[in-house]
This record gives sequence, structure tokens and C-alpha cells, in this order.
Amino acid sequence: MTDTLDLSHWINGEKVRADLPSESRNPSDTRDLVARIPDGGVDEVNAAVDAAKAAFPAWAEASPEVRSDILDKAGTLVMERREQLGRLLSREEGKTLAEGIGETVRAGRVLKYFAGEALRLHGQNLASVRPGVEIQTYRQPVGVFGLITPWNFPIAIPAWKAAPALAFGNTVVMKPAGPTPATAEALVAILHEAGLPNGVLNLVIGRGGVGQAIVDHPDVAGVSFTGSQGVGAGVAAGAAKRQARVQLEMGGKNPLIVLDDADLDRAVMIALDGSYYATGQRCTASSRLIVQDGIHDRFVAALAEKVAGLRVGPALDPNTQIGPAVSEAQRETSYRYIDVARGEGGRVVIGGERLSLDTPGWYVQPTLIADTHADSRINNEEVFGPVASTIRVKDYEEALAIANGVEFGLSAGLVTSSLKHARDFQRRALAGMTMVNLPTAGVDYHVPFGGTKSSSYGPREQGFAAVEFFTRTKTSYSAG
Ligand SMILES: NC(=O)C1=CN([C@@H]2O[C@H](COP(=O)(O)OP(=O)(O)OC[C@H]3O[C@@H](n4cnc5c(N)ncnc54)[C@H](OP(=O)(O)O)[C@@H]3O)[C@@H](O)[C@H]2O)C=CC1
Ligand SMILES: O=C(O)CCC(=O)C(=O)O
Repeated sequence: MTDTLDLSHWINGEKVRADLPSESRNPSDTRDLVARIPDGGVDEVNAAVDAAKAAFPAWAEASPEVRSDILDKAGTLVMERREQLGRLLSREEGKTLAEGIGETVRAGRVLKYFAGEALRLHGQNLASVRPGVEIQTYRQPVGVFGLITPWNFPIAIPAWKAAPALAFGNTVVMKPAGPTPATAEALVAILHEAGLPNGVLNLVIGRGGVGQAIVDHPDVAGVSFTGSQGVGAGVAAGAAKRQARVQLEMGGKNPLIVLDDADLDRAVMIALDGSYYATGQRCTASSRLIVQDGIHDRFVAALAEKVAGLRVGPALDPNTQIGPAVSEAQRETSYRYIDVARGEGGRVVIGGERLSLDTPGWYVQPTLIADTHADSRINNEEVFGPVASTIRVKDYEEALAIANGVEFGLSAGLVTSSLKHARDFQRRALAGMTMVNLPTAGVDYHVPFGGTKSSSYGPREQGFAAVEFFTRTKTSYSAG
């Protein structure tokens, strides 16, 4: 695939022509120019927010059936075009074609799920403490939402932020991440094709300045952000300054505990999936493998063998299991942390070397590092690459303490055949999501998603929880 796309902002239902000074290149083959990109700024954000503000009253008052039908149709179109969209996504982001198509289907399912939720918006009837008085609660749309999205799920995350915002009657200004604007633009185009009225969903393409302008805009009622902890903290501070709503999904340092009583083969496959698939570029990736002494050496040897067999290559090659990092910066972050781990006394069991493949891309050798300490940097800082480290522990209690002992708390996994430990782990793991005998990564689209501690801030995303952030509750009292 060599065609180059010329991207546009979408403001008030129109593609806005602009200079295209930036570019997005295929991380599997940097000779391939995926897209020429506009570089929006404050002016485009102002125009987009004006359009979203003007579109809000009619969209907020539209029948839920209208909103539902549009989201449902968009979901159908996304799923019908899964091959084409998945290919664009993989070409732009670097995850394998199977992962790109899988993510596209997930985005379609998200749109359809929220098509249903649009019809299920409900309140409560309560008895008042005062005789003769009735109380109803209603959920109402809030206004214009700013959605700042990351590159690692370039269609699913824009879909799972935009769909609930739109389903519940809000309007949107969205900013895609620098490396993956083409996939986001394709989604926005489909939502318009499905019948979204002008101004309801706007897209401004550009670097971090666009995100900052969205956060600072007085007419943006709420901001939903996914990305790094550092940027997220600034987004929260900016939103709080003007009392806007804010929801942040940030990093993880997700533990996978493997106990002596685990089925070895199963534990290895769970670790392989959670740590390495999608090139480890998932906030839910298992980057700390906390392994009990009795199974430790067998687990490390068996996992190393599987990691050695992983086929790293261009995302669109059907034989590839691990695509490249999204960018040179992400590749270098992985190699920098591998060096950090070596410097801290970690033993590189497999990987860790530079890769030279037939196409110039940002490839990283999947890497397993053993004999690391819980308090080392490799076990406390997010790498966001195909790199995992093991920590040896004597028992479950030590494993749990280490699992809980980092600043993040997104997803936590346990592999065991002990029901007692499984139940205890579900209660005591300091994480928003626990996974027993499952990879830490790979979540369903119809249930709440989010973490504790520095991983997340604000109401949960996705599933039935999304209504909290994207609506406001009104309480109405009446007497006959
Ligand atoms: N939780 C997750 O799923 C993700 C976590 N990360 C973590 O972040 C690290 C770095 O990735 P990176 O892409 O740089 O993440 P960032 O946090 O920089 O980017 C996330 C989004 O925020 C935007 N942004 C950047 N600066 C600002 C700002 N000042 N105000 C508002 N929005 C802003 C980005 O735009 P632009 O791209 O144009 O700069 C992008 O759309 C990764 O290694 C990983 O650790 C990254 C992505 C997803
Ligand atoms: O693990 C998943 O399925 C979702 C991961 C995710 O949302 C993220 O990495 O941002």
C-alpha cells in the first residue's frame, strides 16, 4: 500500500482545507508516507468549539432514536469496512493486521453498544421525606466535550470516548494523537456518512498545542484524555482551573503474579499475550511478572522459548506476530529501559539487541529480563514496549505486596489454581481491573474500564459507567 492521504480537520460537518506541513509515516517502513497532515492550532480549536456549541441545543433535544440510529449505522459501516480500516490502522500505528482489524471491529461494537445506551438513558423516582412531595432524577447532556486521544488504540479509543458523548446528547471536539490522525479522520468521516448533523462532531488535527487549546477553552464543558501521566496531570490542572469536568486514563505498571500451583503452559501463554502482543503498547500490558520461587525457573525458561519464537516484522505481513513500535521515540524508550534494567543488575534472558530487518522501521526485539528487584526503575516506570521483567517471590503475600507497591493501579493479573488466592486477589489487588487466569490486557467493551492511583482520574470510561461522565443529573421535586 503506497497511496498517501491528504488529511483535513472536520469543522461544522465540513472538511477544512489547510496547509499540510506535517506527515505520518508507516512505522513498519518509514519510506512509506501514510498521510500529509495539517497542523491545527488555537484558531481551528476555536472554530470547532463554536461549531460544537452551536450544534449542541438541537442535538441535545434530538430524539434518542435519532442518536441511536446514527451510532448504529456508523457501527455497521465500521464493521463492514474492517479490512480497509484495519489495514490503514496497522499501516499507520504498526500493530499487526489481525490486531488492527480486531481493534476496528471493537470500535464498531462500541458504536453499536452506545446506540443501545442512547435509548436506555433513565432516571429514578424517589419518595420524598416530605409527605405529598415526589422526586425524579434525570440525566441531561452536559455540553461540548473535548476528547484527547492517544495513538495506541487509534480507532477504539476515539470510538469509546465519542460514542457515549454523542449518545447522551453532547457535542464533541476531538484531537487525535500525532502519529495516528488518518485512522481518526476515517472514523469521523464514517460518523458523518451515517448522518451526524453538522457541528456535532469536530476533529482538529495538530500537535499538543491543540490539546492545550481544548483544555483551556471556556466553552468546553469536559475533557476526556488518554495518554501519559505527565500530560494527564497538566490536563487535569487546566480543566480544574476553570471547573470543567475531567477524566484521565494514563499509564500502568501492571503485575502478573504466577503462583507455584499455576498451570505452566497456561501461565506462559497469558504472559506472552499480556506482555508482548500489540508490541507491548497497551496501558494494560503486563510489564512485571511476579513469579513464585517453585515455578520461577521453569516459567522463565518456557516463556523465553516462546518469546524467542515471536516473529517480529512489518505490520501488514500476515506472518508477523509483533509489529514495530509506533515511532523512533517509542523504540528508543524500550531500548533505554533495557539498558536501565541491565544497569540495575537485571539479566536479559532473551532479546535486548537491536534488530535489522528488510524494511526500515522502528522494530524492537521482544525482551525478557529476569532477576530484577521490585524497587528498581524497570519495575516502577512505564516502558510501553515489548519488554517484561520478572521478580522472584517466596509466597502469595509477598507477591501481592509487590504487585500493589507501585504508583500505578490499572490492571492486575494472577495465574493460579487456588480459589482462595483468586478470591483474595480480587478483593485486595489495588487495581481498577483484576484478571484471574487471563492476560492483564484485552478488555471487553461493555463494562467499566479504568484504574486506581496514578493510572486514572475521574469517572470510569466505557460500558454502563460512561453515563456518569457524559451526563449531568438533575433532581426535580414536585408537589401536587
Ligand atoms: N494510557 C495509554 O493508553 C497511553 C499511554 N501513553 C504513555 O505515554 C508515553 C508517551 O506517549 P505520548 O504519545 O507522547 O503521550 P502523550 O501523553 O504526550 O499524548 C497523548 C495525547 O495528548 C496530547 N497532548 C500532548 N501534549 C498535550 C498538552 N499539553 N495538552 C493536551 N494534550 C496534549 C497528544 O498529542 P500529540 O500526540 O499531538 O502530542 C496526544 O493526543 C508512552 O510511552 C506511554 O507510556 C501513551 C499513549 C497511550
Ligand atoms: O487492554 C485493552 O484491551 C485496552 C488497553 C487500552 O485501553 C490502552 O492501552 O489504552
